[in-house]
Amino acid sequence: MSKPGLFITFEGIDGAGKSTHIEGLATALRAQGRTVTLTREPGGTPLAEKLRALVLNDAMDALTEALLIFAARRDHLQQVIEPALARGDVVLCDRFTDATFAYQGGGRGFDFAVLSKLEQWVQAVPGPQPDFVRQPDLTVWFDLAPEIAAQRLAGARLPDRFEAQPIEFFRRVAEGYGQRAAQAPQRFARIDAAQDRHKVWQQLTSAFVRRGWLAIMVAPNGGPA
Ligand SMILES: Nc1ncnc2c1ncn2[C@@H]1O[C@H](COP(=O)(O)OP(=O)(O)OP(=O)(O)O)[C@@H](O)[C@H]1O
Ligand SMILES: Cc1cn([C@H]2C[C@H](O)[C@@H](COP(=O)(O)O)O2)c(=O)[nH]c1=O
Repeated sequence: MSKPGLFITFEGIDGAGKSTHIEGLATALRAQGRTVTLTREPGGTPLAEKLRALVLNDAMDALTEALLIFAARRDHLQQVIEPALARGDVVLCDRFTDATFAYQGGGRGFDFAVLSKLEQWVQAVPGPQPDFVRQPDLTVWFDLAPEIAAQRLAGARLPDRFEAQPIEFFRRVAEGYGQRAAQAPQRFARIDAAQDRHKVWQQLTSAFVRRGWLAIMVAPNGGPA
């Protein structure tokens, strides 16, 4: 019998180190027989990628930003995430709705109640119960002090609308992630992202081994750690 799909999201402030490990994790899961769909938000479909370019680069108010992000999310869920989960894939998604609560809610100060309403509408999909709202099975939270993230990103690339924000913005975003994690502690695996890459990788794979989703500790190339 094929395994059920798994929806895993990766969160953290810009520069926390998510992208450094997601590909390696996909390789490790594939080496153990899983089919992996690797995707990201905002984005993941042709339409959502167009919305991503607008959100990351064009000036807009906080409501417009939140609506575009949720519109992109709806298309992404319908076109990519739900079909992949129905096939039994492991979906590894670089950011999802926790980012909206952290960035738009915490960072921009946008109304959390409106975000919650949008979350309920947008993530309502056919499921085991009539009022099913899709949520990740696991959210890996790369927790890193904004000062360290800023040092890691300094001069690395041309900053987008979010990366160009002052450090206070990222303090609020980090706090937003902390609040979301406190509200659903069983869904979150917190990673101390200030450690070196190898130790971060070990924390990440341990979270999967603990849940029985990886059989052994593996190195980023899929071999033994
Ligand atoms: N544990 C680590 N120690 C030191 N530097 C790191 C570590 N992990 C990643 N880096 C470096 O920090 C920078 C940001 O990492 P990465 O791109 O993986 O972050 P990210 O969370 O994906 O950021 P964003 O969400 O903004 O794309 C990169 O230059 C990367 O090489
Ligand atoms: C999903 C989501 C993302 N954002 C912000 C966070 C980042 O600054 C960018 C995406 O860039 P990345 O390099 O791919 O991480 O978008 C947001 O503000 N709200 C969201 O819901």
